[in-house]
Amino acid sequence: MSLAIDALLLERADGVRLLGPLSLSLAPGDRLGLAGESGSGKSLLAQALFGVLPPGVRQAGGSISAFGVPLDRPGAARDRLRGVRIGWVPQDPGQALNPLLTLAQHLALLPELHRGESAPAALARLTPLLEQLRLPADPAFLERLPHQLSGGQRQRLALAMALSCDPDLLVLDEPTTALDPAARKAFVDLALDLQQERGLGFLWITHDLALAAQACDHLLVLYGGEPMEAGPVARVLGAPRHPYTARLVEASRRRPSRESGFLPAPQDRPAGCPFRPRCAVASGACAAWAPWQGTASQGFRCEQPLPSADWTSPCTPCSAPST
Ligand SMILES: Nc1ncnc2c1ncn2[C@@H]1O[C@H](COP(=O)(O)OP(=O)(O)OP(=O)(O)O)[C@@H](O)[C@H]1O
Repeated sequence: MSLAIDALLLERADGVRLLGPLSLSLAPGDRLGLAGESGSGKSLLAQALFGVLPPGVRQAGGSISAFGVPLDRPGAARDRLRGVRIGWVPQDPGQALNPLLTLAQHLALLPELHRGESAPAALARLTPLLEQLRLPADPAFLERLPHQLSGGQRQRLALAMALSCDPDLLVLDEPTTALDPAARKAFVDLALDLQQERGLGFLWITHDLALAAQACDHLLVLYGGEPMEAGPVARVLGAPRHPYTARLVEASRRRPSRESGFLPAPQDRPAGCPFRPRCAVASGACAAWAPWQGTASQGFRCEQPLPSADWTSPCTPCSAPST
């Protein structure tokens, strides 16, 4: 398996659990979505994958590897993979762009570092990609600084950088949050075209179920850092087994619910299922976390699962992708 995350556990420095144990795998061609509301641990997972956890967060267990190379330990082999065989499109392109470097310098950065390519050679090789991404490849445009681009152009530049060394896998961390609906749609369509053309595997982090339904084949739902449910996106959204997934689907359709409240802070999460205080069907048994049923890519974890239902009907989260 190209990317393998096995029982990954992330904690704060004071021992409070933030994510996991979480297992997943990703191969070229796979289109996996990771959904969950704010604070569920999506960005921490992306940061762990690239070995850039923020201060105050540590890996307390498990392992992450890609193409047989550990990604959770520093080393030359890891450095040869990151940005090369695995690209990262961050939520905020400001994280990836240096305000003092021109577009040309940004685009040539990884090819120069990892492929030993000269800047002109890299730019010549990347010109068709820029055209596909609707970024002008003329010298005047390439001499611009990031602040001289629109938000959509900055995000497409971040995608071009992530693809600049022809990766096999891509991690997209809510890449369209800051874009208007038209730019969002254009970005998603482009990313899907490129995925298909290049046979890329991607992990698309989103809180937008409509986008997940459009872009992904499989979906993993996180809540409070815990995997709740996983499986083919049509099954997970069309016939959820975990009440939290069902609530996410209802919320995406803007439907009212008996459930209220917010994800508690990590130190305030209850024992057992973290969704228990908000769950309409929780019972005393939910104070003990049910074992995960199924495989890492297809299963759920719940003491009071919703009945299994026919999921061949199309799932219909709200129609306009927003992330
Ligand atoms: N540096 C840090 N120190 C301590 N806790 C942190 C740190 N960074 C993140 N956390 C906590 O880890 C949890 C998961 O955060 P994360 O940013 O991964 O959430 P997310 O699902 O990506 O949210 P969003 O959708 O808002 O980006 C949150 O409770 C957050 O407060």
